[in-house]
Amino acid sequence: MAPNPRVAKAFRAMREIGIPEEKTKPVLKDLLKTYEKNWELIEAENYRALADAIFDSEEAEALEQKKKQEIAEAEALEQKKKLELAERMKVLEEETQIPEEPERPLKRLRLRHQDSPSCTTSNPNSNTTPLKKPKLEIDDIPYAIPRLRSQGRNKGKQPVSDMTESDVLTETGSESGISVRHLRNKGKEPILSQEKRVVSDRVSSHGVRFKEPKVKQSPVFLVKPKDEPVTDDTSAPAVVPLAVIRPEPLTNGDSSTENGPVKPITPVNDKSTSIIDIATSSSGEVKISLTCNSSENPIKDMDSILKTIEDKCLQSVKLIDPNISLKKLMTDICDSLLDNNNPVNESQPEESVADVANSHHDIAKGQEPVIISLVNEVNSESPPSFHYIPQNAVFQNAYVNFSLARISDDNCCATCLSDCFLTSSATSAGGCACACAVQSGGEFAYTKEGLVKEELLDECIKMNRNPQKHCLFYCKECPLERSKSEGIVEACKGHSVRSFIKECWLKCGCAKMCGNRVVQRGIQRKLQVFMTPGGKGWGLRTLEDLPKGAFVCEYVGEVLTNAELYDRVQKSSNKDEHAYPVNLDADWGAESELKDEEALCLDATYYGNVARFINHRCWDSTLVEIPVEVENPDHHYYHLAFFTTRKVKALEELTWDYGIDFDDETHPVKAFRCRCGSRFCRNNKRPNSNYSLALYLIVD
Ligand SMILES: C[S@@+](CC[C@H](N)C(=O)[O-])C[C@H]1O[C@@H](n2cnc3c(N)ncnc32)[C@H](O)[C@@H]1O
Repeated sequence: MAPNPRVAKAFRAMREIGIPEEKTKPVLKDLLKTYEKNWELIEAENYRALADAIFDSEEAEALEQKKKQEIAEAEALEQKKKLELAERMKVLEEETQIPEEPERPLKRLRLRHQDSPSCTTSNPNSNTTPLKKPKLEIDDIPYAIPRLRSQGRNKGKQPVSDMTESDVLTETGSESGISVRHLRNKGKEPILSQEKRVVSDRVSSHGVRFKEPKVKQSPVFLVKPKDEPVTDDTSAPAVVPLAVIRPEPLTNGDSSTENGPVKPITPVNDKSTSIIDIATSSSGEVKISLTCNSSENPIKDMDSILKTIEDKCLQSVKLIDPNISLKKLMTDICDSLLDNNNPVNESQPEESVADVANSHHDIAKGQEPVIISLVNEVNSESPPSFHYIPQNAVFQNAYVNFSLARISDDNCCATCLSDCFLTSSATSAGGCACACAVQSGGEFAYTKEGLVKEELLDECIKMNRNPQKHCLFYCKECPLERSKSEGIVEACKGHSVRSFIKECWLKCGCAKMCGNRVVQRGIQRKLQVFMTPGGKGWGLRTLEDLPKGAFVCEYVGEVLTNAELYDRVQKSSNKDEHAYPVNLDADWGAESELKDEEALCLDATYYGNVARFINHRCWDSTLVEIPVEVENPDHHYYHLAFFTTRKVKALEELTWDYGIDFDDETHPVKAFRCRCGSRFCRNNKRPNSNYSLALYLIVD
C-alpha cells in the first residue's frame, strides 16, 4: 500500500534534518494520537512539533539508558562486594574452623566453646593502622617547560616570568580564531596612570580571596591488624591477622579499641560472660565472633541458634518484619565495617574508582543529575555545613532580571529548529545561521561532543594565566572600592577582560538537547568531594576520566551585590566564614557606569554547590573558569562554568587558579599559604610563612 503522502512528507522533512525514518515513525504515531490526527498541528512551522517530540524522546531514551546503566553498575558492584565478602568469610571460616564441628559453609557467626583457651594474642604496641596514602594529584601536564627550573628566583608574580606563552605551551598558532563574544570595552581610559596605580602584577580575575579551611590533621586511629589472629581454634596456629574491636559494654576488662593496645581475649570461665568480637584483617576480612559460656547448655547447630535469636528479636524487641534475618544483619555489619575501614589500610591494594565511588553520601541531596559522594580518608573532620543549591539564588538587592521581553531577537535563535548544530549546517553550507553562534563570532563554542573548542579553551587558559598580557579594564569608579568606602574611593585595581560563551536558551527555537546547551544541563560527570591529604581541606575530584574541554560544574552561590558582601563581612562576628566569594566582573568594562546593584559576586559560604570545594592550584590547574551567558544578556550576571584544561584522569583532583598574587603585600587580605604542589607555585618561596594558618577574608 502506498504510504499516506502526509506521512511521507513528514519523513522527508525529518530526513532533511538528519532524522531517519525508523526514529520518526513511532514518534509520529504517538503524536498523531495525541493531536487526534490533526496534521496541521504536526506540520506547523516545518514539522517543529514532530522534531521536538523526536528529540525529546531521544533525550528521554538516553536518560533512561543512562539510569539503567547506573543501576546495573551499582548492582554489579554490590554483587561483586557480596561475592568477595562471602569468599572472604569462607576463607576465614576454613582458617578458624573448630575441628570437631561439622563444616558449615559461609558461617558468619561462630560460638566459641566454653573451654576454649585464649584464642587471640596481640601485639599491644601495634594498635593503629597506618593511614592509606591517598592518591596524590597527578602532575601530568601537557606543557613542556624546560627552562623554568633554571630560572632565577621567581617571585611568583608571573610563574614563568621571562618565558613567552609560546615557550610554555606546546600549542601552535596564534590567538583563537573563535571570537566568542568579547567584551565591549568602550575604550574607557583608566583614571590613573599605570605607575600611580597600586596594581599587583597578577590581578585576581575574581578579585577575591578564600579563607583557609579549618583542617584537623588528626589521623583516624583505626585498629591496627593484630599480629596474630582471633581464632577459636585451640590447636590451629594463627593464620589470618585480625584486629579486634570490643564494644565496651560487653567487656569487663580492657575496653581499649581505637587508640589503646588490643589485649588478648581472656579465657571464658565465668558463666555469665559473653563477648562479641568484631575483627578485621589487613586483607579486608571481617569476622564477628560471639563468646559465651555454654558449659551447661551444649551448643546446638548454628541454624537453630540463629532461629532462636530471630524469634527472640521478634518477640522481645518487637521488630515488625517477620523475615528478620540475623545472618543478614551480621553480613550488613561486616559490610559496614568494611566500608568504614577499607580506605585506611596501607597493605590493601590501591583504591579503585569503584571503591571510592561506593560512598553513601550524596552531598547534593539528589538535586543534581548525578550523585556527588563525599569521603574522608585522611582525618576525622566531618562534612562542612552549608545548604546545597544546584543553581544561583539572589540574596536580596542584586539586579538579576530574567524576563523574556528583555531578550532581543538578535540575542536568541528563534528560527532554529531542534539542534542548532544540525540545522545551522543544514541551512547554510559552511556558515552558521544560528543567531547565538553568530553572536559568538559565527561559530559555536562547543564541539559536537559537548567540549569547549580547543582554540577558545586555550585562549581562556592563557588569559587566566597571564591577565596582564591580555586586556585589563580599569573602572572609572570601581564598585569594589566603592563598596568598601564611603569616603575617598580607591583606584580600581583592574579587572580581566573575559571571553564569554553564549548558550541557547528559552526564547531560542531549538530543543533542550541542542548542542549549544551544555552548562544549563548541569553536572553530568561523576565527581567526589574528598579530604585532601596535603592540608588544603576538602577538595573535589573526578571519578571518571575527563577529556580536555569537558564541562565539570559551575560555581554556584548566593548572588550578592559587592556592597552586600562587604556588609556581610563587616557584620559577621566570625569574618572567616565569608570564604567563598567570586566576583562576576568579567564584563564590567562594557558598562558605562555600573550601579551598585549590578556589581555582583557569588558567595557560596552558606548556599553553594560542589564548586565551593575546588581548591586553588597555581598556573597548571586542571580547570579553567569561563563566563557563560544563558538566560541573561546583561553580562553583569552570568554563569561561571568550569571546564577541564587538559585530559584529567579518574581520581585526579580538580583545581582552578584563583588568580591570587601571593606577593601582593598591599592587598588588604593576606592569602593562605599555598599548598598546591604545582612546580609553578607562586607561593613556594615562603614555605614557612608566618601567616600560614591564619584565615583570610575576601574583598579585593
Ligand atoms: C573555595 S575553598 C576550597 C575548599 C576548601 N579546601 C574547604 O575545605 O572547604 C578555598 C579555601 O581552601 C583552601 N585552599 C584552597 N586551595 C589551597 C591551596 N592550594 N593551598 C592551601 N589551601 C588552599 C584555602 O583555605 C582557601 O581559602
